Amino acid sequence: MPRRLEPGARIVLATHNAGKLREVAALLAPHGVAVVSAGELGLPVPEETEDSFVGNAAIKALAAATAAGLPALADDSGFSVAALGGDPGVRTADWAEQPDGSRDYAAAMARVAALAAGSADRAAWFTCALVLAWPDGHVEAFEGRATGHWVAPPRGTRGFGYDPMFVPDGHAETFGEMAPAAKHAISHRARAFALLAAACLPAAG
Ligand SMILES: O=c1nc[nH]c2c1ncn2[C@H]1C[C@H](O)[C@@H](COP(=O)(O)OP(=O)(O)OP(=O)(O)O)O1
Ligand SMILES: [Mg+2]
Repeated sequence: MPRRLEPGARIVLATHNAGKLREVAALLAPHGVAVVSAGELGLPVPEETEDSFVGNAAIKALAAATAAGLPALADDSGFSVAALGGDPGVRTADWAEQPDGSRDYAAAMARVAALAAGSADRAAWFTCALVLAWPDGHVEAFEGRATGHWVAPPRGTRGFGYDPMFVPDGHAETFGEMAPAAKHAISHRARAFALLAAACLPAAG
């Protein structure tokens, strides 16, 4: 039996990414769970040393739950390109990192496109692992995927990260062009969240 949050529970959203925070908070809103962010609590950014999305999400969720004394929800996610054998995958954020620690997503998307341009196979996908951890070390893990293809140059200014270079199956717009509600209907994050909600969250009000 999975462990479920009580109605009205307060949890930490263990991410320092503003785009994810916005999306996960929107998904959580109907469930009557109060959220506080890792940034608001001044929690440190743990090192993501695992080679799987679930493994890295568990590192982040457990670190936050232990530090805050509250259940914590972490997201580890990434962009994969078939022609690159699934890269950048769990290293997606690292590919955008600049020497000064900031992120340059235009440069990262250009690098992915340049490396993959020689292949006729344009298949790509996003993966999202969501891990809910409790201060006693209990964890529940869920994973979702959105499949599609990559485009260059990037299109659209909505969303975040690699959204402007990804067109989901059955759509013509990139995640960077579509309305937030349209991304939520099909995204890797929304799919992982639906599994999390069914197992661990109070019913939506
Ligand atoms: O829906 C998405 N649309 C576009 N890009 C996305 C998406 N979801 C993840 N991504 C990218 C952002 C980041 O480059 C990497 C995740 O890296 P990841 O370590 O999980 O997150 P992060 O370091 O930005 O924040 P944090 O670890 O504090 O949660 O994949
Ligand atoms: Mg990270």
